[in-house]
Amino acid sequence: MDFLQSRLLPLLTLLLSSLLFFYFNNISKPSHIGCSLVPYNHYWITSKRIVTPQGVISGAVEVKGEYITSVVNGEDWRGSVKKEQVIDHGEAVVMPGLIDVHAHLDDPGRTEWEGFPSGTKSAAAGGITTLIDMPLNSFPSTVSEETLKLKIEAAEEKIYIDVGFWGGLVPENAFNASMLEGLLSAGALGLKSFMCPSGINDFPMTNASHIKEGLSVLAKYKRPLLVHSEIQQDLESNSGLKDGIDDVRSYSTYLKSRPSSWEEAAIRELLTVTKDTRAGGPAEGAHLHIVHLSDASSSLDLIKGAKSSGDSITVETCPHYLAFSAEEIPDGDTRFKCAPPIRDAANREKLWEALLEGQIDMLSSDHSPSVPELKLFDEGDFLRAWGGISSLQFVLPVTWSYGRKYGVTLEQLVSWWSERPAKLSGQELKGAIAVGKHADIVVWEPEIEFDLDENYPVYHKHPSISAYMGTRLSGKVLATFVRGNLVFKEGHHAPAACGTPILAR
Ligand SMILES: NC(=O)N[C@H]1NC(=O)NC1=O
Ligand SMILES: [Zn+2]
Ligand SMILES: [Zn+2]
Repeated sequence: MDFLQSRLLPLLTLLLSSLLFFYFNNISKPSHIGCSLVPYNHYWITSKRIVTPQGVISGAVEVKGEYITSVVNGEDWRGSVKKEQVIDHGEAVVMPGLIDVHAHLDDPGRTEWEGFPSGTKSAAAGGITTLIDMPLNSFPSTVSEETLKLKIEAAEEKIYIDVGFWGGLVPENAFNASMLEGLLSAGALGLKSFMCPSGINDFPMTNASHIKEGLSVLAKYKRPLLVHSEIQQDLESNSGLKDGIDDVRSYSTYLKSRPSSWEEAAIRELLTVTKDTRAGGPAEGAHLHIVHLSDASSSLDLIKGAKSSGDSITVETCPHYLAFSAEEIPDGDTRFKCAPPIRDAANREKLWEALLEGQIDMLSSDHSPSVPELKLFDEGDFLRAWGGISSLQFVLPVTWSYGRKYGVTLEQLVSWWSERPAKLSGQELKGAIAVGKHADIVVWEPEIEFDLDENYPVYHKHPSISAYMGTRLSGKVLATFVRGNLVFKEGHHAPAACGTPILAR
């Protein structure tokens, strides 16, 4: 008995724990309970259309734990693979998950507008695997280390995909380097500021000197500043707007109230400080990113010029500027109200051209919902309604559906929605189907069409406020994987929210 206790028992325990260790690290290891809809942590995703940096291949992506461990062109992966470890997607497209660098999930503080659970469920259902949340529309705004902590706490166990956070650059912190450094050291991936009123009281606008200060701090951290680039201009007497007597239900009234000269003026002003970001300049290492460009004329020319002078600058536009045109927006339909506004069809054409030619670097949703009441549907008042488009779940099919007539390729989708957004947000492990990257993957069928009607499962908190409802789209998301977890499959989400908050180090 003594012998048993002193020698054999420890040995048996050791043997048993080794066996258990082996078992749980083996292919049969179940994923963390509820995080994934597949019961393995080692499997192969196969398809005839896998979009890799080397082109579209027919083959397999091997996933082990959170990572892609091999990408095989052809049939060579078959060898020792068990049937139950293969998730075959036939001819569906297997692509890196989308990275949305611009969304407002309004959590904490305005969860009645959206919130992390519904926002990230919508994102997962739309093939988005990473989202960077904006610092405003939540309450309080994310402008300090303390308020960033509140964001991170709010996200805990409530996010179905990975979520990073932009901090806010506002007059309160712009000249306070230690406050900005506190925010950046606590993990904000970069900063965001407005050059016009943001519509949110605790997020005031910044001018060029605030932005210059912000860039000098960001240079040290090698992180970007994202800017809402519109500066309010006095409306010229020839603007066509007549004080108070224009029809507030007419979209053209709103469009005239926010002309492209506002964007142009902001960008002109920004370029006086982006010079600092050039090699050898005082803010080398910082980067300026212009969000949601709508004006495809003078503003774009200015950006093109700055890029060729070596300024560290990029620009995004959003699917709504590529899908809609001012001419077709019905009277009183404030679902289409956003800032900067959707412009005419000729401008939309030029935006597509700029995107296809690479002058516009990437796309983002600028998903900016509110409660339906703030859209003032009864009055249909374009001047007073909340400005913001709800689109998170639809950005992939929208880009594809409206881009097909321009011959958009799968590789272009990946560049605009994954590769470049990964670079902007500093996510080296994301944005491509390649060995060593996170297994963040969307599987979708470009050829399947569907009607966005009341029968379609939309996970936004307020589906009715989306301007896409009632349209027919092409491109159905079948499955979404985040770091190896199958988080969405054909109308079902994983039971547990296992996305991680992404903090810059
Ligand atoms: N506060 C806020 O989300 N504003 C956004 N809405 C919009 O249409 N443009 C924006 O910048
Ligand atoms: Zn904006
Ligand atoms: Zn925004």
